[in-house]
Amino acid sequence: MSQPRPSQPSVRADTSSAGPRIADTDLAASLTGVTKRYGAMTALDNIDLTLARGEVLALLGPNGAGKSTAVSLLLGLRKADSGQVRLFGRSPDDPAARRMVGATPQDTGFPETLRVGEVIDLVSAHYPNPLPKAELLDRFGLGTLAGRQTGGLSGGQKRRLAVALAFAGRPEAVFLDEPTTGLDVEARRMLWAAVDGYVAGGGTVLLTTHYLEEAEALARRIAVIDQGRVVAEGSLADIRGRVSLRRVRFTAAHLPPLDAKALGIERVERSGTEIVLVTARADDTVRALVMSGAPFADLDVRAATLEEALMSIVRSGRGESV
Ligand SMILES: Nc1ncnc2c1ncn2[C@@H]1O[C@H](COP(=O)(O)OP(=O)(O)OP(=O)(O)O)[C@@H](O)[C@H]1O
Repeated sequence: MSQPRPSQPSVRADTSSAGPRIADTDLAASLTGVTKRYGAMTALDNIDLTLARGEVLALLGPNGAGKSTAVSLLLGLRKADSGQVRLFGRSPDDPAARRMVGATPQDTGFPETLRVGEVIDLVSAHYPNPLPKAELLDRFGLGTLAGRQTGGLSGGQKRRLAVALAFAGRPEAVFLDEPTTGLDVEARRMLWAAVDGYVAGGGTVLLTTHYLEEAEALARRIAVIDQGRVVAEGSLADIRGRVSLRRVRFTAAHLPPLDAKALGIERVERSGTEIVLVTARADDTVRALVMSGAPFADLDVRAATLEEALMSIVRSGRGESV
């Protein structure tokens, strides 16, 4: 796929705050102090979020956190109640800014009688320099479906078409809202490869997903959103490092009696003789295990999974015990 020019985000010192910040001209999109309400429900609560050119940012968080609302504001589909929304330095209402972005919404509906190739023609006609249809079909594994009416496609096939269309106009950035929901493993991996190729060519990606494996495969940076606020932000390693949870794994015929509460043990996973203790106090847990005198083997202590880290971050952000 021919791509937009790679651009290196330049970071310059900002004397007004503690750390460096990315120059505004290097931002693909930003929300600054944005609040969005639906009636009495506050979907975004004074949120700040930036997407630098050339980066892949994943928005993660539980259902109803505000991820899709953030994307829809950036696409100009909804209006913020307060704060500033910018797309390539302009208002998302500006068609010139919107033309720089390709998007796949969560819900997709195509005219049922149109063929896949015709839908691609329709969308491509909107852009001055679209990708050749054959290339788009090939990238997203849609070649054999080009002549099929969209009404007869499976859910996963429709999803692949919806994602492909985001790339039709050679966008500077794509916003993918849960792009692989309902896709099988092979289709998901094909889509990841297509996104990787786009990023390698300098493309920018904003992604929402509930598949943490997808965030791990694609994203360079993660923003965890809960209840309309960013509760954690950083690289995958940063996010994992935010929590002290560890996975203490060993094999034993029986789990020795341990004081779970005192040892910060959040969860016990068992599979045959393999036991995993997910704990906030790994050293104390290992010590207690040894002191118990019970036989065990194959001890292994690892960092928490991304999922465990996220759950822990969300719970502590809500003031719940971790
Ligand atoms: N059109 C709407 N009218 C009223 N409330 C809405 C509307 N759209 C979203 N909401 C509410 O705003 C909050 C944020 O929703 P949003 O869809 O942005 O969350 P999300 O993080 O994308 O969730 P999910 O992971 O389930 O897709 C939720 O409480 C949701 O019920």
